[in-house]
Amino acid sequence: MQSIPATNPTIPALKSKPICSLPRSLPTRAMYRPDTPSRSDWQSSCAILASKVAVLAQQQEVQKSNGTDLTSLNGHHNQTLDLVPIDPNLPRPLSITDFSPAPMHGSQLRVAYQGVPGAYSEAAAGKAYPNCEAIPCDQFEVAFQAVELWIADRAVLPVENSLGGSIHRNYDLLLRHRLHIVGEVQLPVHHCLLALPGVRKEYLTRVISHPQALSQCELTLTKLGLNVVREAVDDTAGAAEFVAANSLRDTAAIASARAADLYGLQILADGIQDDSSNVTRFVMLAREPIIPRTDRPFKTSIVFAHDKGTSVLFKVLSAFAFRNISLTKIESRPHRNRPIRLVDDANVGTAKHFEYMFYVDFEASMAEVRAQNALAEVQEFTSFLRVLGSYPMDMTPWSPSGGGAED
Ligand SMILES: O=C(O)C(=O)C[C@]1(C(=O)O)C=C[C@@H](O)C=C1
Repeated sequence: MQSIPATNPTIPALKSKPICSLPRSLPTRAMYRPDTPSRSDWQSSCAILASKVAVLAQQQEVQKSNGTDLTSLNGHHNQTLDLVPIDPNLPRPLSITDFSPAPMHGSQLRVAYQGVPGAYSEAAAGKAYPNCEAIPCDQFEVAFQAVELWIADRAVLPVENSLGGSIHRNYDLLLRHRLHIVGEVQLPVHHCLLALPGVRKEYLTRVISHPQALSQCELTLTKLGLNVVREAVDDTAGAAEFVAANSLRDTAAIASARAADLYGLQILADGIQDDSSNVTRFVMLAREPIIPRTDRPFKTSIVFAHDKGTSVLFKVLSAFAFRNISLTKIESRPHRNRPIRLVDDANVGTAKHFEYMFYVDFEASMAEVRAQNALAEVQEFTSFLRVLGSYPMDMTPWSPSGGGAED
C-alpha cells in the first residue's frame, strides 16, 4: 500500500474532526473486551445501551435541526455555496461507545457494515442480503460487536481486494471475536472522483478516501495530472460526506456514484480505479455457524498456528494437496500474543521473532470427508486450529445481486 503524504498544513486536518458525528471516545482496554460476551456481559451491555438511548435521541434531535446548516460546520471556508443539504434522516454510524438499539425492524435482517450510507460495504450488505436493513458502524470492530450484542443479525466486512490486497484489520478481528463466516460476496468496485458542485480539478489540493480506495486509484490520480496530497479516512462515503459537510472546495473524495448522490457532490471523473475489473471480497458474519452442505460449492476458512517443528507449513499444505483440495488464499499475520519468543537454553540470549498465524481458505465443505480428514491431519501438526466458517462460494462475482449467502 502506498504511503499517504502528510496533511497540507493550510487545509483543515481530518484527524481533528472525526467523520462520525456521534461522540467517539475510544474506550480503554479495561472498559472494552472484544471476546464473546458472557450472559452477564450481555445483560450489563443492554443496561448501558438502554441508558444511552435517551442521550442519543437528544443528540440526534440536535443533529436534525442542524442538518441544513452546513456553513456552521465550516470554520475554514466562508464562501456561500450551492449545496444539496445532507439528508438528516440518513442513519448515523454506530460508534464504539454508542450502541443504540436498532429501530423496530419486523422480520427484516439487520446487517452491520463499516462506513456511512453510500459506502461499498453498504452495497455489499445489500448484495448479500437483499432487502436487509443496513446498519452503519464507524469501525470494523463496532460491526463485530453489533452482532455479538444482538444489535445486528449479521455483519458484512471486506477481507480482500483484487488491486489492493488483504484488509488485514479484519483478519485480526476474526480471531479476536467469536463470530462465524456464513457466506461471501464479491462486489465490483467502481470509484468516482467527487467534489462540490462548481469545483474544477485545478482547484484541488487534496484527495481523501479509504486507504484501499486511494491505493486502487493511485495510477489514475497521477494520470489525471492532479497535484494533490492523498489523505486516508475511515471510508469512501465518509470522505464524500466530509467534503460536503465542511464545504471543502479544495478537496475531492474518492467514493461511489451513490455517495455523490447522497451528499450532493458532482462526479469530476468516473471509473478512476486503476483496473476496470476491481473487485472486493466481503465475508458475512453471524453468531452461529451454518450447517455445511455438499449440494453446492462450499469454501472453508481456517486459521492455525504451530509451536515447534520444521516444515509445518509444508505439511499442512500437503494435507490439502494430497486430497486434491484447492487453496484459494493464504494469509499470514503476526502472532500478537507472541511477537517475540525466547527459544531453548541452548540458544540463550537469542529470541525467535516473527511468529505468525496462518489463515487459509480452501475449496471444500466441512461436510465432505476429505475436508474432515485434511483438518484432522492439520491438527496433528499445529498447536492451534480454528475453523472460521464453511460457507457457500460466491460463484457470481459480476451479478448485481445474490452471492454466497446461507439459505
Ligand atoms: O470505504 C468503503 O466504502 C468501504 O466499504 C471499505 C472498502 C475497503 O475496506 O476495502 C471496501 C471496498 C473498496 O475496496 C474500498 C473500501
